[in-house]
Amino acid sequence: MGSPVHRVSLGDTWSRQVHPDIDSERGTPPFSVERLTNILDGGIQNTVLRRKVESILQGDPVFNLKDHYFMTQDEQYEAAIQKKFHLEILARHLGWSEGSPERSYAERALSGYVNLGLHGIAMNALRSLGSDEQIAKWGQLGKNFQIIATYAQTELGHGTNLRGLETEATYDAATQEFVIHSPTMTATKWWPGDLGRSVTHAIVLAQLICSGVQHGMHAFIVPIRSLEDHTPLPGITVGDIGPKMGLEHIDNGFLRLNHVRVPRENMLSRFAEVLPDGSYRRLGTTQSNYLAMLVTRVWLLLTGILPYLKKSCVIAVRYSVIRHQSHLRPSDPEAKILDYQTQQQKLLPQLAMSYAFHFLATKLLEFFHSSYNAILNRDFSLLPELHALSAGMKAMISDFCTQGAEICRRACGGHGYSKLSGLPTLVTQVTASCTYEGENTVLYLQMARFLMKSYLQVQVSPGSTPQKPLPWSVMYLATPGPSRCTAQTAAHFLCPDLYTTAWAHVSARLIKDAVHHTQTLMRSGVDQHDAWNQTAVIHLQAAKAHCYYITVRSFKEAVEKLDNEPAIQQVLQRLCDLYALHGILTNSGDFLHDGFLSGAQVDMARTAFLDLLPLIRKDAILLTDAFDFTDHCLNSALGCYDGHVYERLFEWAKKSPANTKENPAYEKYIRPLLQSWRPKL
Ligand SMILES: CCCCCCCCCC(=O)SCCNC(=O)CCNC(=O)[C@H](O)C(C)(C)COP(=O)(O)OP(=O)(O)OC[C@H]1O[C@@H](n2cnc3c(N)ncnc32)[C@H](O)[C@@H]1OP(=O)(O)O
Ligand SMILES: Cc1cc2nc3c(=O)[nH]c(=O)nc-3n(C[C@H](O)[C@H](O)[C@H](O)COP(=O)(O)OP(=O)(O)OC[C@H]3O[C@@H](n4cnc5c(N)ncnc54)[C@H](O)[C@@H]3O)c2cc1C
Repeated sequence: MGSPVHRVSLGDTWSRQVHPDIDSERGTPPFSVERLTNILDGGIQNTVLRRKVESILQGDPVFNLKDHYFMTQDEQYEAAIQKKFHLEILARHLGWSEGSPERSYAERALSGYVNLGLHGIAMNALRSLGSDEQIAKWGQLGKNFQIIATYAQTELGHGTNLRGLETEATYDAATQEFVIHSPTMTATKWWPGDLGRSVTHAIVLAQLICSGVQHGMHAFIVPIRSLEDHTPLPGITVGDIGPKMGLEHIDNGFLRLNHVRVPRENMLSRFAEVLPDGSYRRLGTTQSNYLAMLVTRVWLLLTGILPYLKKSCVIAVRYSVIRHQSHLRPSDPEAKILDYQTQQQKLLPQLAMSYAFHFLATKLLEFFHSSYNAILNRDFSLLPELHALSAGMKAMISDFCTQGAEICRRACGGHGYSKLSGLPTLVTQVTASCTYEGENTVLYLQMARFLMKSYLQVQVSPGSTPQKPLPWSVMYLATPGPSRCTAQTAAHFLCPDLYTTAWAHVSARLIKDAVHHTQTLMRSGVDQHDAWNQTAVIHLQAAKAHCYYITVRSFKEAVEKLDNEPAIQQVLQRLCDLYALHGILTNSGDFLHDGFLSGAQVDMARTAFLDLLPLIRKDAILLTDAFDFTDHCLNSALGCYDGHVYERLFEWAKKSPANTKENPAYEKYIRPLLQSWRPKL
């Protein structure tokens, strides 16, 4: 167990004692929660370091989050900037270097409460797309916050279709400058984070034009605000895009450029360069300048998307053992709502998914680290698979995390609708991730395109090994499994090989179906692009099944590696089973379609699923504790470690400005209205 001081951090009077309803859930743990935390952290030393960082932040009044939910948008923005810069100063003082684990732990603890996150994304873009000299120069300026940058790609008229971006960068050989220009209203950059009021520079993605020839999207470093007084520089129109669904602390902005000149050296030139005379040299592929997006997609999974689901699970599960409502049997006391099967069916698959995605994202990150340097050195052999996986996994993880966070919110009944629960903020924040860094449908279709190509590669040499080896993630397409599931009892569905094979079968069948539909249309004379569009829904379904299969497989493999931790292995095995079976049951039509599963087998899978619920339920609090989020970081009246939900909710509500300030509407409207009736009463 972590130290109670670390967990019970809010310092409220009642927090010194843990509520008996949650305390009893932690009574005799069948596995070491602490050890599971270490595994999730990637080692005990990481847990120790993370907690040290969190303790430092919790002790600092600038990082206090208590009034957050009562702040206006403007106040949230200012508080987020204050925290960001305070963190920066603290990090320098403590020697937490850029990219150090301490920095990422600090970001984890303060996620959702600091802004200028796009500065990090812009710096990653610089490191991916810049030459060594450019990285040395601009990286140093960025590191010291001598400049503050954003990544400005999306325009009012185009976000997905990058070839449709209208911002122009026209090379002027006479002055050796690029003229960056927004030729139309729809060319206005729209959405970049921190652009509205904060940044001094933008990495602007624009169509490069040299000697009248267009060369596609390239990245340019463009100063936009004065480093003296922060006013927009000549030719720049910049501002905030207005209120959004959430993320109030971030100033997403617009940017219009009117023939703004930047030196030739400001084009990021790892993969392409423009020589002084205006001749263009491509050093990579046409998609090389998309690398910055790929990097961000992978990075976001573990740090920017999954934590929203994990936190939602912690809050909803903890609340569900404190909340009593109605009776399981008339003579019993009121039941904890987590004891209702339907509540378990809502929350436990979300918990299982949090673990599944944790291991998946970790594996993807490992793959990314092992291929990124090769890509930077212009070996693009692993890029298609990395692109497909990062696109598909980003789409799946953000989709499911968004659905899951909302399920958790609704599972908390009325209190889940209160911002003080923390859940509405988590839901609106994670919802944004379905759109930013690539709209999810579009990203799934990128995965589908890769699957179609891989499938066709197998078909070239059916039965034999393909001439070009298949990438690891699609290797299963070359080795068809059984056409019928062999399960004869519910218990058989608790066999990881059985359900992994089932998922492989469904995924492979859907991919095959999608390709055959496309090919049939093409054979009937439909043009290739129309055929793709007319089968896109089927391809989308195939891509989703493939992503699910990969997740099941990576979870299974992660659990297998825990042989020396039998107790933890057992509890994670149950989560893995639940994740796989939940997917089978919610997509049962796909498994029944070709008779791979019979109706009777679906019933068996359902029995296995339902039998798992009470087993996981008894460990649910421990499994959420293992994520080791501090109360400070959760900032939830419902989700604190000590379980004192009602006291905290009441205490926090009393602090609302609505209760501490005079009601201006009373004098203006309520009183006159009430008094207008008085003579008649
Ligand atoms: C707390 C808050 C924190 C907030 C942080 C938020 C940060 C948000 C920052 C942003 O949102 S920045 C803006 C992000 N924008 C996007 O992600 C735009 C999405 N669009 C795309 O990624 C591409 O345009 C898209 C892949 C959809 C299509 O591009 P194309 O039309 O040029 O590609 P096409 O589909 O024709 O594919 C051509 C080839 O390129 C390949 N390709 C596409 N993208 C690639 C890529 N990234 N890397 C490698 N290859 C790629 C693709 O697989 C294919 O290979 P094959 O020809 O071999 O089949
Ligand atoms: C909170 C937030 C922060 C952001 N931050 C940044 C940032 O810092 N920098 C930046 O540059 N951008 C940023 N963006 C922009 C974001 O990256 C884009 O909004 C995103 O890439 C989607 O593009 P779009 O808005 O053009 O959507 P569209 O592409 O117009 O999508 C609209 C609909 O059309 C469908 N569609 C589009 N194309 C296709 C297709 N080819 N096939 C099938 N369906 C299609 C989509 O599936 C979707 O249903 C941010 C956005 C948000 C919401």
